[in-house]
Amino acid sequence: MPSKLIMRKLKRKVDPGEPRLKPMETPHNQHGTQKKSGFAGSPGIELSQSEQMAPPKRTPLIGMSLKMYFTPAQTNQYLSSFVSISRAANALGVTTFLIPDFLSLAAACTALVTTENQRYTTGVGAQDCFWEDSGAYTGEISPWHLREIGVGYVEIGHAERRRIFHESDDDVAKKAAAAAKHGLVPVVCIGEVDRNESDIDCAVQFSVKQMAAAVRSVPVDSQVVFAYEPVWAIGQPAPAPTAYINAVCAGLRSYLDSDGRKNSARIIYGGSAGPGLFSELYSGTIDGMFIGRFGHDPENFEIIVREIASKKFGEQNLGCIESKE
Ligand SMILES: O=C(CO)COP(=O)(O)O
Repeated sequence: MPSKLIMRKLKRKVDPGEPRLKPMETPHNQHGTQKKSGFAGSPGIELSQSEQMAPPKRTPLIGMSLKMYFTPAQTNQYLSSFVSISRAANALGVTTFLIPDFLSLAAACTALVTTENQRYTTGVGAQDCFWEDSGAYTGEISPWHLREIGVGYVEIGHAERRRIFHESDDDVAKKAAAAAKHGLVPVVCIGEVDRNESDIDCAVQFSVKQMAAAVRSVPVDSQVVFAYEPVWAIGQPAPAPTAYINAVCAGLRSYLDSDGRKNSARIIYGGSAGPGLFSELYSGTIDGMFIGRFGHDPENFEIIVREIASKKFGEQNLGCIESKE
């Protein structure tokens, strides 16, 4: 059902001391590749240094994965709400991306990426990709081909793929490298399998090991997103406890910072995330959220966007949101 909420006041007041958000930022123009004529990421041609440049700041980010829940027709319906919510999010300085099923990628790119001359910073992501550009790989999806249709993000190594399809850290590293090579932002899923809330170090070590495999293959100034999703918190009625998420993400952030990725790598939390969670998280280390089931209702997604903007920029800068009849 389309959201009833729209943003009326599009201009957020920005403190002069606050880093300026770029309303036109997209995964493509963040890499500077949008300007290239024809197709930039041909197989075997690495993007130049300037194309790989990271954005100056880690802009707040919210992603939504539809997994295999919606039919293409349902996704189409969802898209109409997502477009208007994403515009409102962008006006608040929050970047959004939607990861539909593969069958809906082209429609999602048409609706979200090519609209309004890229005025909005909504990206479309794929749920996976292969590490080769093209060839005899039946059933696989090329990152090069994804790029050609306008996809900007690729989710890699989700817990369900690691568990059901036995994807290894090595596979994840190869896929992340292939995605980055084509100017796609890898969204690498990490997180410990077992629940043991008293052992933060164990969760950090487990996740850092998964991160380390991926970052080895992604240039230090290329954008990469890590979705911290404790496996035991996925598909549950409630997320992991906030103190636990804050503590683990502090460890992950410190690893990324020490690896020279202070600005290029973002951390978002996923795993039964919904309204009310981000306000409780430490926004200094956690850049946003990765939403599953609790975003199936677009109004929930919009509420989370607002929470992220409020936490990151302060309630006074939100402008007003009101009901649309
Ligand atoms: O796995 C997730 C997102 O990738 C989280 O899914 P849920 O929010 O439905 O648990």
